Amino acid sequence: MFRITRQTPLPLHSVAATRRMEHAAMQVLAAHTLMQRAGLAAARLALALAPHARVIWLACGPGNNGGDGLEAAMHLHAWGMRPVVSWLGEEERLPPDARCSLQRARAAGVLFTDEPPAGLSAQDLCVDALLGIGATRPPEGRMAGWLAHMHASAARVLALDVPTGLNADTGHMAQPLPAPRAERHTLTLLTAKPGLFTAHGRDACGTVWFDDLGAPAALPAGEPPAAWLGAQPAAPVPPAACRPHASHKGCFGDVAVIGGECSAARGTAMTGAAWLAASAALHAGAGRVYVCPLADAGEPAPAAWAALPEPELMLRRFSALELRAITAVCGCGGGQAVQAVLPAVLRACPRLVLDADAINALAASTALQAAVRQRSAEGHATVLTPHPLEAARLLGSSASAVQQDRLAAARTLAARLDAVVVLKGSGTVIAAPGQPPCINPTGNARLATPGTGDVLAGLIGARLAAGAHPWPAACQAAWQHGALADDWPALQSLTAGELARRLRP
Ligand SMILES: NC(=O)C1=CN([C@@H]2O[C@H](COP(=O)(O)OP(=O)(O)OC[C@H]3O[C@@H](n4cnc5c(N)ncnc54)[C@H](OP(=O)(O)O)[C@@H]3O)[C@@H](O)[C@H]2O)[C@@H](O)CC1
Ligand SMILES: Nc1ncnc2c1ncn2[C@@H]1O[C@H](COP(=O)(O)OP(=O)(O)O)[C@@H](O)[C@H]1O
Ligand SMILES: [K+]
Repeated sequence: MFRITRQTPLPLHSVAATRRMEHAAMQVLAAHTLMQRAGLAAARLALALAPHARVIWLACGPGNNGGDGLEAAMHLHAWGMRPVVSWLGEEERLPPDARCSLQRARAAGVLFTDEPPAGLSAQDLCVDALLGIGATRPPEGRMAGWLAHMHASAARVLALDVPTGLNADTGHMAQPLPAPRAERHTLTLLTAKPGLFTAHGRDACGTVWFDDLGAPAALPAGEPPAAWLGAQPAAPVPPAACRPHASHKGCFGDVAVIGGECSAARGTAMTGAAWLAASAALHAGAGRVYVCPLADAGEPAPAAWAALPEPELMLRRFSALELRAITAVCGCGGGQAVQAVLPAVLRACPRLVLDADAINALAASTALQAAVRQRSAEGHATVLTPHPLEAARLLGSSASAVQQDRLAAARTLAARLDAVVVLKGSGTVIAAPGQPPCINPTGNARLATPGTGDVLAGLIGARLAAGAHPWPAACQAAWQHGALADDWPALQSLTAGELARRLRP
């Protein structure tokens, strides 16, 4: 058993693949072995998490997830921890493994109660063994009541395999849990599942532990995992320290940020977005960084642009950019003006990040979408960085539909546009055609502040400009962006500008 950290790249397996692996393991192991191992692992973790618990309450459901809880209760009982079990099931409908565990727990003298214990305190522990990968609908009735009691208490919660109510494939939860009052932990069994790490998964799970139950995941040859947690090993981008002595600033890739619309007609200015992306590219090690502000059709850049907040950045009119030689980050604060420049950018830029209004413009034009696909045929690199609403516009759906299955949304877009797609949000999903997506393990809600997406786009631009392929560039950038936020001092506010300045090559 080990705790999954942001340093642990891990294959993630769907519920269907997990079932197949379970079946294969059961063919070679003695009956009931997997559940006994699951119960022992759960009991060990419970004891480690709450060694001084006065009460360990195990809420056990009607299937094998409940069986894991019953096995765990037996060990805790044997170790003198006096666990209390509430079991919710019908004996005649129990699967054989869970029935065997129910009989063993009763025979061992484990205490059963129909009422959840009152007065749970911070040193106590609740074990959620209600539903695992067999959940078919949201919890209701008594089960929902027990869950509410558990999460309203001051006690820590340990969920077995999957927090009850969470879709293990997608991370969607019809009734999201309330904000935690105490630590949450999840011990996932046999395989790690994608839904634990994206959408509602991260909030529902808390710290995730993994035990393969001595039956390491084995897929049929050639079958990939459903996703990866964390970037797979990829050719690293050489850091600045490795720069040859005989080099100059033109050797490290030029990035041009095209966006930051300032519209006199509409009285709006989004110049900050472009500035943030440019600042990110600069601090992430790009050789030269240009900012190309967009204004009302054909208008010269407004005077406000003359004083860029970072003097290392250089202004360029769009017509003065050498599109065939640069890495472009297009769309940050692009407004409507970006529509006019997109066809040329898509045609010419060898390395391109499309963000924000560039994505909105694509969503409104099948011709532009075809131009994105054409780029791949010409060997050009394209990364799109939609947030869920932008992804929904591209897919013709809604943000909530995207959030219900983030992996599917990212995969569909990557296949449709033949490009790398970074679907942002909690558990950012990075998808590329023909391979399993990656779920980024870093980041937190402190990033939910204006402009952090622009910073990510600029960072990816710098990585592409340094010669990285789009997939590792996107995975590494998402990881670094989120890790900075995770390590941010608790009492300092996180702003996008400061985030950009703390990036490193
Ligand atoms: N995979 C492995 O290798 C291993 C698996 N193990 C463990 O087994 C777990 C999978 O067990 P499982 O298949 O019995 O499913 P589980 O999650 O217990 O639920 C199914 C039951 O719940 C019911 N039910 C569903 N939704 C409901 C609702 N909302 N409200 C009320 N009831 C609801 C459903 O009934 P039905 O839908 O037919 O009404 C059925 O009776 C897995 O997560 C892991 O913990 C380990 O022991 C060892 C190795
Ligand atoms: N709750 C969250 N957890 C983790 N990351 C988040 C969260 N909220 C936002 N982020 C990250 O912050 C960035 C926000 O990007 P975006 O939505 O484009 O905002 P903006 O347009 O203001 O830059 C993305 O990288 C996203 O993944
Ligand atoms: K559970």
